[in-house]
Amino acid sequence: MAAAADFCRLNLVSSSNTPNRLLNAANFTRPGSLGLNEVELQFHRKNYLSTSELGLHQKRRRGLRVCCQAAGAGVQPKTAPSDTDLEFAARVGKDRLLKVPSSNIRNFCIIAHIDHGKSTLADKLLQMTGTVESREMKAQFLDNMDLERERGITIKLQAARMRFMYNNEAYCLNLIDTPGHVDFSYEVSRSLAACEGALLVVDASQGVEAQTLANVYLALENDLEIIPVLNKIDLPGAEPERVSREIEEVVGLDCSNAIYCSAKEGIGINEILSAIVQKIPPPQDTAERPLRALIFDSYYDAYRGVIVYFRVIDGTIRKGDRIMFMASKKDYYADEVGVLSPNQLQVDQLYAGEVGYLSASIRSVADARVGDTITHYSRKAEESLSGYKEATPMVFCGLFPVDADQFNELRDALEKLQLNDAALKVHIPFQEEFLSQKPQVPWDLALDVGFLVFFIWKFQERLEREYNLSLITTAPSVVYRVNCVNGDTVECSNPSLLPEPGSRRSIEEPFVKIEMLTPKDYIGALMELAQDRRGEFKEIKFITEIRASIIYELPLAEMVGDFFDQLKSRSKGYASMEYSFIGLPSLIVIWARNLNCFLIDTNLEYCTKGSELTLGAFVFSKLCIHIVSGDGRACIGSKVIASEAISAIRKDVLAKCYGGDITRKKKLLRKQAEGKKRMKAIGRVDVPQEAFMAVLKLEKEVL
Ligand SMILES: Nc1nc2c(ncn2[C@@H]2O[C@H](COP(=O)(O)OP(=O)(O)OP(=O)(O)O)[C@@H](O)[C@H]2O)c(=O)[nH]1
Repeated sequence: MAAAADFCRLNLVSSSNTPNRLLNAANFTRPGSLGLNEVELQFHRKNYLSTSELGLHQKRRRGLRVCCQAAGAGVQPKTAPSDTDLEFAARVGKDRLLKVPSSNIRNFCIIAHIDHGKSTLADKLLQMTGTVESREMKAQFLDNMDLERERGITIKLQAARMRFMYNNEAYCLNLIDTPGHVDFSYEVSRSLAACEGALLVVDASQGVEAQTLANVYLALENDLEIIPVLNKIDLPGAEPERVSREIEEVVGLDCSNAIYCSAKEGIGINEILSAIVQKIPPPQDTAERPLRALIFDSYYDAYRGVIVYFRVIDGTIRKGDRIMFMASKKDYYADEVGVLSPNQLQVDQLYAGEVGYLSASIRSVADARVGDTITHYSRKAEESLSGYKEATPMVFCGLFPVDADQFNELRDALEKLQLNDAALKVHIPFQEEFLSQKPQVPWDLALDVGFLVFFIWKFQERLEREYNLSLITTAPSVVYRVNCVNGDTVECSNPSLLPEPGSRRSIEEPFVKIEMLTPKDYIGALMELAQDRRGEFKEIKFITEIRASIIYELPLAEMVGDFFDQLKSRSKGYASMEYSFIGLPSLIVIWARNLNCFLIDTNLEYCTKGSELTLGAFVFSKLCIHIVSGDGRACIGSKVIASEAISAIRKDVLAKCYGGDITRKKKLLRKQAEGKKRMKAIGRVDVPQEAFMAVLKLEKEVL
């Protein structure tokens, strides 16, 4: 049992002078929501409670005082709650809620492969603990961006605090949701570092996937207690026993006590909550030490500035404290400190082990990046928490409004997005920068003005959706590093910015290590794919009799195009992959000359030595297939190697098809027809979005 000091008195207040409704609610059909112990409940009906009694900034209200025990941090919202938000009505009167004992806190996250049911399970946990009422529940509460809900993938992680009664004791369970997509492994690693345990969710009808493995290894590195959960047991094809064995074999995790669950049907949820309390260790009580809090997420709020989500590792943080971010060295006064339940609730103070948020009128997320450590300005921690990594966006693309009139709107939208995402760098405007540096570059381009945007995760759709913009992006490309003879290093995102051939010693390009998990039938196809993309074979091992793991190292540039799509299509959707950035191996690429493709493109740069001409012509022909009208030319350096005026009526897409088989011709014609439908008219040239992606899809047969 928790000590008596952990209990306190709560005042539940009706905002609409209808104590009866409150009384009904106070019957606690969902006691878990406040972490209340029904046994201890006493009702004191009282028509009027004084302001001081309620600790409210309001006039007297009718209300109901409920004396009960609760474990939780103090809650002091400024405004009265609505009846539908009764958990907000938990007020702290004179008996301010005391600190949650750290022995009653559990911090955990859910790791899973994409689509294995992480968000559905998180929602069910929120529902079962009464944190969110079913009727308030939008499907997938934690994925709160529109786009996320629609596409069903989690882009940014969020957190939620739940109350769970176990053996008559109230526990505070902090769930930190992690993104499941292959592009967000850094965010996953930070959220893992904020936890003591993890639920490993595996789809019982599918089995272990590449990302499951990658995330489990990350969790083991962080010394997390892992609870295996086999989800979707309601599906007819579910084989939880087989998948349990697979987890044991592949991951080496004891699955004798694995929990079988169906997040959709609500089966096994209570077992999961109990296992969290039983198995995951509580955080250490280090509240006396200087403050160290780990930032695992942040976002920009137009009214309050950046809102930072963090886990207090050591010390305490309270409203009004002068805090400092150790990596960015910026200091602020904390205007507001609170917990996420999952809505933001202000509290006075957060202690070691707790998870919460703060706002401090921070203007840009760059000042409070994920992975940074928060400490006190006057009592600094000696060392920051380990694991901070500057998010270096290595992928970039050109971004243009389809309608030139939308340029200003696009600029505003990008500025806002940049405030929100430290890993997004925008060069504004695209043309000015390059024109000023290299006026001789043939930038009499098809597109008007646009932006060069560096990023690590996909954002185009978000811009289009949230800001109602119609955009065209160039094919994504990567940043190269050029080592010059004079010892300088130049970061280079554009062939036109390359130092002169005589002055460069070597060019480095970013590399990634990829692990593909596939049924054995597709091993050949996937190895061929990696090989075609300049992949260097590292290892193949059979993780079960029928599934293999293949490891390659390959240039990031080869990954950013359609690699993932190809992997899925060549394996009929069965393979999965995970990648990690392994840096810039030196001296691997020598660009004999530059291929500088017509149109706008900064990006079409091919490194294959000696094949520029073939590639130039090929890329050009590829673009022509997709471009419906306009003029174009392909250049190598400043030398034009091909130019073409493309008829507005119909491009002879078969011209480049020497002889060849009929299916290929049909495919080209079909593509042209589809392309026309989705074409966007830009400046003087009609360019469908696909044109930019298509040039990256180098089909061997055509070459
Ligand atoms: N039949 C069945 N379907 C489920 C269950 N859990 C989740 N699903 C479905 O599986 C799909 C993916 O679930 P999500 O919860 O979005 O998966 P996720 O792992 O969170 O995916 P990301 O957010 O993209 O990482 C959805 O269509 C769910 O409805 C389950 O227990 N049974």
